[in-house]
Amino acid sequence: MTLLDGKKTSEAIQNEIAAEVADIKAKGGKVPHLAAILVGNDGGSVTYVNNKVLACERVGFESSLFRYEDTITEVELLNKIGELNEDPAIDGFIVQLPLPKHIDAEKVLEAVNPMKDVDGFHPTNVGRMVAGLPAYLPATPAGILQLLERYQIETSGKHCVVIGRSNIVGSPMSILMAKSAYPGNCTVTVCHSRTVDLPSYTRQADIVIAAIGKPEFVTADMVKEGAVVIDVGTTRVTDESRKSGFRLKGDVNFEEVAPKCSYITPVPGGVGPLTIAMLLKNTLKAAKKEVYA
Ligand SMILES: Nc1nc2c(c(=O)[nH]1)N[C@@H](CN(C=O)c1ccc(C(=O)N[C@@H](CCC(=O)O)C(=O)O)cc1)CN2
Ligand SMILES: [Mg+2]
Repeated sequence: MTLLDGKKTSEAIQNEIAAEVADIKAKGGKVPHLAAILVGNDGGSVTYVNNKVLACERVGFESSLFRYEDTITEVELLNKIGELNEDPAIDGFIVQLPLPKHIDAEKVLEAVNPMKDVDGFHPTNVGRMVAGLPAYLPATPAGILQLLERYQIETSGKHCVVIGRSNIVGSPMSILMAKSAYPGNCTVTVCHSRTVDLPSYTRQADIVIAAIGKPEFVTADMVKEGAVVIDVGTTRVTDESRKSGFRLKGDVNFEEVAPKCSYITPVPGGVGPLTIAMLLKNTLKAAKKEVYA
């Protein structure tokens, strides 16, 4: 069993980005600038956004963080997005999810200029991804592709079972794994909360991608011997013995599943860190106008 080290892979990608930024600076070019909008005080969201800002510093990007109380109105948020869309200093920006219930997230994501949509959540980028046109790919699925590629994992002709159909991970992941490219060319099955006898599908899978947000959902009896298992879950569960008061649990019961796998991602230190690296990569692409001229 080989552990897919997301932390190490993320660091390698960030080093590559840092080298490009140094080059841009040396040539007097514009330093990439990422902005993030964070609404409210959700513990996970605060951590992720802070980590995004720190990662920007690490690679030499400029960053701006705009924080709002969860009482912000939809109109106020849309106005801020309009401002960032128009600001030539900002190459790309994100709105951290989830948003409070009183705000229509779809409306908010659609307000982002697709050329600055480095999360790849705007319908224009989703459509372009599906059509195989240049697009910003959502960071978590793109990070998983990087892991498969950098560990040279064979995907062609394999049966990939994606558990979960969210717009952020499950749905784009299933599309990308079926694409006629490496890593891809899989036969893909998407399982979700309405799937009847879900284990009967995962047991047939060469590659399992678990993205449902249910701690330890995937157990040993659900996985074929030699499978590749990618765990996207990062649920915070209470743990009084820790200073933070919680610990992270993936969607996979790592202890019992790992011995059956050829490759597996840990939680933490698997897919999560790649999400941040790929956001930086999209921001670099935005600054270099690689996706949209
Ligand atoms: N606007 C967005 N919102 C959300 C996204 C996103 O890509 N764009 N994805 C998730 C959250 N997310 C990034 O925003 C994210 C999740 C997890 C990690 C991560 O590095 N996890 C670490 C553990 C970190 C910890 O201590 O909590 C790991 O798995 O090792 C990074 C980013 C939903 N919202
Ligand atoms: Mg993510």
